[in-house]
Amino acid sequence: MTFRVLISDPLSEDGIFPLREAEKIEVDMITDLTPEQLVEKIKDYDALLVRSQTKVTREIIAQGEKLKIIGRAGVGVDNIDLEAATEHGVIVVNAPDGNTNSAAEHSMAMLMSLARKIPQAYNALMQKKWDRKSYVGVEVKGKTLGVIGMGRIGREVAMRAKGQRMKIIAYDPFLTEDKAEQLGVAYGSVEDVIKAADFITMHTPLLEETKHLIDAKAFEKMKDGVQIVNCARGGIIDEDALYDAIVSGKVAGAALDVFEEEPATDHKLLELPQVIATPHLGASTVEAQESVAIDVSHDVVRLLTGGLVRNPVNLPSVSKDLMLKIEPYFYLAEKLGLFLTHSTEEVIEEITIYYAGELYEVEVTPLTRNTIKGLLKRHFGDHINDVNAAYLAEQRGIVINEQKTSTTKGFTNLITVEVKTKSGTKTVAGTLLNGLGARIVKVEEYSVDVVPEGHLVFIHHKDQPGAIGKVGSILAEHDINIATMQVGRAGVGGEAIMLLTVDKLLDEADIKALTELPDINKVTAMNL
Ligand SMILES: NC(=O)C1=CN([C@@H]2O[C@H](COP(=O)(O)OP(=O)(O)OC[C@H]3O[C@@H](n4cnc5c(N)ncnc54)[C@H](O)[C@@H]3O)[C@@H](O)[C@H]2O)C=CC1
Ligand SMILES: O=C(O)C(=O)COP(=O)(O)O
Repeated sequence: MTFRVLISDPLSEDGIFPLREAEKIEVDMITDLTPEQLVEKIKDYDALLVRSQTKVTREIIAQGEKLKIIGRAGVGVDNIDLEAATEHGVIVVNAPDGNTNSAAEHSMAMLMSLARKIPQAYNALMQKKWDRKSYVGVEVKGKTLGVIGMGRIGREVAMRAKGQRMKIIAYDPFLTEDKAEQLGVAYGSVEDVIKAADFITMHTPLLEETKHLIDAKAFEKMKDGVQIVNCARGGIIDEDALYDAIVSGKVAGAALDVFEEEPATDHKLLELPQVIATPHLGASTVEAQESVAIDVSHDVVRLLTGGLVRNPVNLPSVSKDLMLKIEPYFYLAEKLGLFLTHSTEEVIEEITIYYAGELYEVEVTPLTRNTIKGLLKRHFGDHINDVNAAYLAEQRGIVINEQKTSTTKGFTNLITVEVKTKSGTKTVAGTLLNGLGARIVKVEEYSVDVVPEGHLVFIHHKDQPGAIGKVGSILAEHDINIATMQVGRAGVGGEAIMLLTVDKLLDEADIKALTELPDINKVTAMNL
């Protein structure tokens, strides 16, 4: 099977070598598609790679019948409908580190250009004007730089500005006073920052909560003559409010790399002489482009070849250490879910997963996702995956509980899955045996030892002499070979179960023949 990757924004050819070199991956770089053409084209592709230009809308995602992954060769994912991607089980990855340096350098270049009016002076000179009076700037040394957003880029900018002997005051919801002290910056609220700063630089993502974070009210609180740098996202600053603040003289200048609507060639802010601008060039260096393209290409190759991605956006990332601890359990968790979904006809209302033994200490959310995936797979088929499992369960009103327990029942690790339906609960438990792999060790109240793989037949019957023999005979008559058989009973002559692994999946006629036997209450055939 060959996977097809569509690259719809210009990506560094040197950076996409992991895709070009991968076997069974075909790459098309087509960078002039209209949104309508992309909606049409996406049907044929397994992966889509973009920068900030392509707007990956719900419609595009919905039309991507084969689409498995969207790679953002950069940081900001505000051009991708993440909700739609999650609903459709499409994983979104980005390249969070590759352009940090370039974006920070660009922000500094803009700050210095703003302070010294370099672009305006250059323009005048290009018009053959030797004007030295109009372009008197200010020093940044000793001035206060307000940094809003102290993530990767914000911190790099703060460090560089300290090199310019600026004082830094910063705000970030994750910045603690201790951390600020370590970084040698003052710490304050957004209000503290904007009140104290001579220059303000924005480094947050564009989110609901950061949209128009800097609005007319914020401008009012700033020092007269403040200068603003925005190399993050256009929508973070209310552009109308910025325009008014510049015209009123409150803001002395602004350096903008980003705009609410891009491309922004006709923008009213560009008519103001106090505004300098670049067309979203923060990440446009040879180094950054190569680096982000390499990172997303590797993740796309990893995903398409069955591996785990490094930089998921719509899935919590898992550290290498944690992955080493929990990855062996992924298979078991999914099979336990799958087992229960086959043996539960009623609508599942609640799922509780108990983790015990070695699993007591570790973060188990990825295992819970795998269990849910198993539980819903029968109804959603391949449409369900790590990305949308929890979402789809939630959408169907299924309550998910995760519990740690010290009760291991003698096993070094134990996962017990319990589902609640209208008429009661059903459970299955499994363990990972050292060197022997996954085992189902308990079904309902019965202890068993079954490899959760292949064709299984789960029979509820009455504990009577001959019941097991009759089942064997019927299966033999139907040409079904039994590989293993486990039996369990509540008490002599009472409720009992048989769990068989057989060489082929039972069809309706096989099940009917078994069900017609005396003392057989229920027969469930499953393929795990
Ligand atoms: N102009 C360009 O070409 C580029 C622009 N960017 C933009 O820069 C943004 C930041 O990039 P990174 O530093 O790599 O991301 P990051 O995720 O490392 O940092 C973002 C920081 O913003 C903080 N934040 C979130 N909400 C906030 C709020 N309400 N107030 C203050 N801080 C808040 C976060 O806690 C985080 O520390 C990206 O999301 C992207 O939009 C990134 C690269 C290039
Ligand atoms: O990485 C980001 O968030 C950027 O804004 C860079 O955008 P670009 O890939 O240059 O279109």
